[in-house]
Amino acid sequence: MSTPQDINVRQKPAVAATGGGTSTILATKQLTKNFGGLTAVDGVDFSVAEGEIRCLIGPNGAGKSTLLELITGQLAPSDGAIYFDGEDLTGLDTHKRIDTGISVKFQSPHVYENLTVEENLRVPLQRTDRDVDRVLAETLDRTALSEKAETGASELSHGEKQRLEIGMAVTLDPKLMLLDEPVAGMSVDETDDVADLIRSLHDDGMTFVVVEHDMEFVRRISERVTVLNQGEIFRQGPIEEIEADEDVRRIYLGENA
Ligand SMILES: Nc1ncnc2c1ncn2[C@@H]1O[C@H](COP(=O)(O)OP(=O)(O)OP(=O)(O)O)[C@@H](O)[C@H]1O
Repeated sequence: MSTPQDINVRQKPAVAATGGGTSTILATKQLTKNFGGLTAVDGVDFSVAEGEIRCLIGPNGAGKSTLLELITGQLAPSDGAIYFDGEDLTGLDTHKRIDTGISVKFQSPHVYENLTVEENLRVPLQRTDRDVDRVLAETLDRTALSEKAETGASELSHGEKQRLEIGMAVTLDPKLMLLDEPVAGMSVDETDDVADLIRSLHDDGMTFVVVEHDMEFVRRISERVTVLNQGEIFRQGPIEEIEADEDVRRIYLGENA
């Protein structure tokens, strides 16, 4: 088992693995999750550079959601380790991981239906000492929900709910945002709005790991893509290389391109 000294995530060799001059903010080392006899994540070394948008693609059951849940701490690994921003997260619970700067948004919206948009955005801010009025105004603007601030969340469209939930995560100013299928079930226009929101947060330096099946959306937001298959990293690289890779097309893209 590796110790934190074995891989300093802010230095080489993790930096070299990303191919850029920037530092690595997230690194998993031989991360493994067994469910009984099934190995859902199998010895995965996954690293993400600070400030990048990484998309995680792969067939159903490849282990994408399990990998996200291991990073957030909702699942405990069977083996391996997770390093984030210079810290070993492996033994920390989900709340402590959020305090280190990780936020997550799962596939279906988890907004409070009985509260307004603004009241929803206030919920995560209760546990911070951030300037609430300023953050609220910025977040409403950024998520294009300013005109809906007083609207009940139950009256929002699916796309607006997804943007609201991303906004709730953004109020905490995370360094890393994990998104599980953020545009599933969305119209083209709603998908465009989420892509714009992610790109604008990325322009401000936020790092993303996005699990997604919608390849058009992946093309719009991602520079580098990781392909998972049967719990292992199958390929990694720039989107153009991944889309041109015959083996990737065979196992996955044939159905999703
Ligand atoms: N709690 C669990 N108990 C048992 N098996 C599980 C559990 N969670 C996931 N699995 C299994 O682990 C494997 C990986 O599942 P996972 O949901 O991570 O895949 P995925 O790549 O996210 O798939 P999809 O694209 O369909 O969401 C699957 O075979 C799944 O059935």
